Amino acid sequence: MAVLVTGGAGYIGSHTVLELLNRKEKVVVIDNLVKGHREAIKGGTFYQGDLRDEDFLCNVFEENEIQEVIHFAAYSLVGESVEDPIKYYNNNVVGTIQLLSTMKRYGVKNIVFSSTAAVYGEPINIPILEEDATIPTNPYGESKLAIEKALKWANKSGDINYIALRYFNAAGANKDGCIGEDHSPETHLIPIILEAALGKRERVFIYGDDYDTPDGTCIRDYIHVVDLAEAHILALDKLRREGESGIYNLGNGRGFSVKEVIDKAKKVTGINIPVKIGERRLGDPAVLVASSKKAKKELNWNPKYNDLEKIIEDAWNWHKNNLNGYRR
Ligand SMILES: NC(=O)c1ccc[n+]([C@@H]2O[C@H](COP(=O)([O-])OP(=O)(O)OC[C@H]3O[C@@H](n4cnc5c(N)ncnc54)[C@H](O)[C@@H]3O)[C@@H](O)[C@H]2O)c1
Ligand SMILES: O=c1ccn([C@@H]2O[C@H](COP(=O)(O)OP(=O)(O)O[C@H]3O[C@H](CO)[C@@H](O)[C@H](O)[C@H]3O)[C@@H](O)[C@H]2O)c(=O)[nH]1
Repeated sequence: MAVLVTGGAGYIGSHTVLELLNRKEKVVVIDNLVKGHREAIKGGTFYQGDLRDEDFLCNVFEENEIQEVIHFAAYSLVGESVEDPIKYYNNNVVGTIQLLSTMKRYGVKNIVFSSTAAVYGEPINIPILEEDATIPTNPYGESKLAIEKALKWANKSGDINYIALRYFNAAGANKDGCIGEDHSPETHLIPIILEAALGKRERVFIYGDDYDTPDGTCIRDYIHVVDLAEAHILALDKLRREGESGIYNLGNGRGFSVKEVIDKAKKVTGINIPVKIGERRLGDPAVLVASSKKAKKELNWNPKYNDLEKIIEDAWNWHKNNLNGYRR
């Protein structure tokens, strides 16, 4: 019996695959490698292909005894989703529905789904609770919310049991430095800051300093990728044990502004990183900070690496030792 990991060659997926392998789980990975890297998958059986390809997907389910699915494969960039919403609906909604249909066809019920803080939009309360309003400010968040709703109905009909994990901002890298974050082009704040520290970019553009926050820059809740990976294992355990569906926030409950993240990175690297204030980026909410009380209570999740400096240290370790990411 195997766990199918879609998007397992990607950033969070590859860290979760490693945790699964450490637990001696049998792992099957699907990835089209549009964003991911073959080198990031440290074991299991790999199939290169696209979720939207029905024949490909059926073949994977035919050749393996899939027991559960952890579903990461998606596009996930807020700004890009505003510029090209159809691309996002096509991959994130059509791709996931194709996956759910195939699961139903092969009688696979349990799925852990990568949702996002972007489903909330501009929050009314900080920290954000799972039952707070979900009014996304971008198509990316809408596409993930659409799937959460499909999962809710598929659960009511008895077809699917799911745990949707709404992660806040993933960052850091595996402690032993064997895998890390390598997106091309990179758009995420922490790797961009570290690339500037390494001289790979001239400066960091801060996307707006006129938000309604203490220093005017956006506030986010950064969570270590290994803690995220651990939450997937716990979610899988819960689905196996109880088969009960649910939605959980995953964050540290502490927000840092863009300027604060840059200051922390300067401290960790010892390098003076040049910055420039730029325009706001489309679709960005001002503040996203999680309450993860529910995940702590019901999944027994206990994030270990919740200090932002330590998160940046692990990312820095990966970036300075892998100047070209996975491309050697
Ligand atoms: N990175 C974050 O901070 C963050 C926060 C919240 C939610 N998420 C969600 O977590 C998941 C993983 O994010 P990530 O940062 O690891 O992204 P990533 O781009 O590194 O990984 C996604 C992987 O999925 C693959 N993929 C995409 N579409 C596919 C398709 N149709 N068929 C097969 N493979 C496909 C890509 O090649 C890539 O390897 C995404 O669903 C994302 O929306 C990420
Ligand atoms: O060069 C940059 C890059 C980012 N930012 C800002 O830094 C913050 C964080 O941005 P980024 O690292 O791109 O992450 P988010 O846009 O917050 O989105 C991430 O976090 C979301 C959950 O909060 C996930 O859903 C998304 O998939 C994931 O990309 C935002 O305020 C950006 O405006 C800059 O100022 N300059």
